[in-house]
Amino acid sequence: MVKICCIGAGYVGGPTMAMIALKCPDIQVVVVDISKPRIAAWNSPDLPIYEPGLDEVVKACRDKNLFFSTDVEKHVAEADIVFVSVNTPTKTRGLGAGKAADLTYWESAARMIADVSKSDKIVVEKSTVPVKTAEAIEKILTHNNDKGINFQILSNPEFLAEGTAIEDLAKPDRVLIGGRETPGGRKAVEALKAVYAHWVPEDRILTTNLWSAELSKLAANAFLAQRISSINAMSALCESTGANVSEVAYAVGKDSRIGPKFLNASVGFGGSCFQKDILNLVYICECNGLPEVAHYWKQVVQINDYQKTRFVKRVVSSMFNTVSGKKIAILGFAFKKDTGDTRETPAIDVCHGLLGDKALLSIYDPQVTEDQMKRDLAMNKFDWDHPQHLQPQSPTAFKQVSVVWDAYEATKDAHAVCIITEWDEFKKLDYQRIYDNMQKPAFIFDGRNVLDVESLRKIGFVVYSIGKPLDPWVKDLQVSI
Ligand SMILES: NC(=O)c1ccc[n+]([C@@H]2O[C@H](COP(=O)([O-])OP(=O)(O)OC[C@H]3O[C@@H](n4cnc5c(N)ncnc54)[C@H](O)[C@@H]3O)[C@@H](O)[C@H]2O)c1
Ligand SMILES: O=c1ccn([C@@H]2O[C@H](COP(=O)(O)OP(=O)(O)O[C@H]3O[C@H](CO)[C@@H](O)[C@H](O)[C@H]3O)[C@@H](O)[C@H]2O)c(=O)[nH]1
Repeated sequence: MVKICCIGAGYVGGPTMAMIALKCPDIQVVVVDISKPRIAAWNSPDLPIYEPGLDEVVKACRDKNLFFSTDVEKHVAEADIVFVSVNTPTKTRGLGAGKAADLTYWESAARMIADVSKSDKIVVEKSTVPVKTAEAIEKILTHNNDKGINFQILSNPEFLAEGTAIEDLAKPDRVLIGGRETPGGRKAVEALKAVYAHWVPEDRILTTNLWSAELSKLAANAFLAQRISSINAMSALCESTGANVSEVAYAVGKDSRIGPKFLNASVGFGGSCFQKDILNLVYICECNGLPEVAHYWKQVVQINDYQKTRFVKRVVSSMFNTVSGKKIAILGFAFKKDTGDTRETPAIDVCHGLLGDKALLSIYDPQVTEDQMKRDLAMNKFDWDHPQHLQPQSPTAFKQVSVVWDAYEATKDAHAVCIITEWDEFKKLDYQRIYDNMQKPAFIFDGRNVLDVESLRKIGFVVYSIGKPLDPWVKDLQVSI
């Protein structure tokens, strides 16, 4: 029986390994992590992450051919294939701070693999890493290896999106495997290909050299985020000209060379990957003496920051240029629907902006806990993935924030409602009831374009929807944005 061990039981390691175990009953899969609470949760009925369909997959194979353990070294030593799926956050200090990837976790995993290995291993980069990381990892593995062990490094980046992880893993657009162009490298590529071939059609398993695989992951995220920043940039122009961004996106996306996906204007993209990976790409370009290329990609992040700021300014300027002491309901805190993940969620920046203007926030999200929200609001940028840098919570800011477990409670007596996450349940709320219980004029700022603007205006709301023709009220009060 082939033995796989995955280091890192997070959003990628957990679901990815569960899918391998489900589709490959002849393979034993052990997911290991240094975090005891995380492993305990994977072994409990309440999994540590919310992902539609994940429970069923885990329950079908847990304790059969899928195991979760904190005994990291034992399982790494026994494995034939070791996936490394640890976090690779943005550096907060030192050279490249605010841009470069922090490879501390990766390097310590690589050193541990070298220390405990007694047999040949294929080591697979599952984490998103800077191009050329495999070269550094190879050096760490070989220079710490006096036992004559043969390590083959492969790059096998993951393309799943949160909220649809199980679907993405079951039917991937492609699986990408990069390896050394040597007999040993090719053999390792074939071994990993054989794992995926249990369920992925052969023409969807792409093999490339190591550097192409590593760079393709950063490139794919940069292209995806670029589409969102492009449509968000257009949304600002739509608001100034009377065009409707949904109509523009539809018309543009009908061109088969462009395609309709990923053209939803929003308050901004969030999530643990896009910003981190683009900043990393920018840093790599700078290090390779390509400032123009770096500048080009940096704009994708800058437009995203602009979009979040623009949203806050729209809220404040519409509400007579002051939100001080006004209750504002924040509906949704997760970075997208169908996940409880809040990493880099635009909700953090929007809340900070409104709190800075002394608003009183009442936040509701169906999947995010109060503790998580308060931790997020207390943190410095980029610190979320560096537990050692977490700041103590600021009690002043929290006097302005309450977290509730119901959208109606959040909106009661509020002056305004901001939709920050596109949860389906927000489309089905009784907006007449919400309006009746709000202060007047009652404002709605739809940061996800999920609500029917006309019916809300009929009820009496003043409505702002990203990139849509402005409510005359909002237009009249407009200050420079
Ligand atoms: N989240 C996504 O949707 C997604 C998708 C594709 C790729 N990625 C990439 O995959 C990687 C992992 O992302 P994630 O979201 O799963 O991160 P995560 O923070 O959820 O999980 C990483 C886990 O690694 C563990 N870990 C760190 N160092 C360790 C060590 N030395 N030994 C054992 N365990 C260790 C941590 O405790 C943590 O549980 C990142 O590089 C990310 O960019 C993420
Ligand atoms: O048209 C769109 C599409 C997405 N978003 C936002 O963009 C962010 C990211 O969404 P999405 O890409 O669906 O989720 P992620 O889980 O961040 O997945 C991205 O990042 C992963 C980590 O690298 C990759 O594996 C995936 O392929 C890539 O889609 C979210 O805030 C979305 O709300 C928009 O604003 N408009």
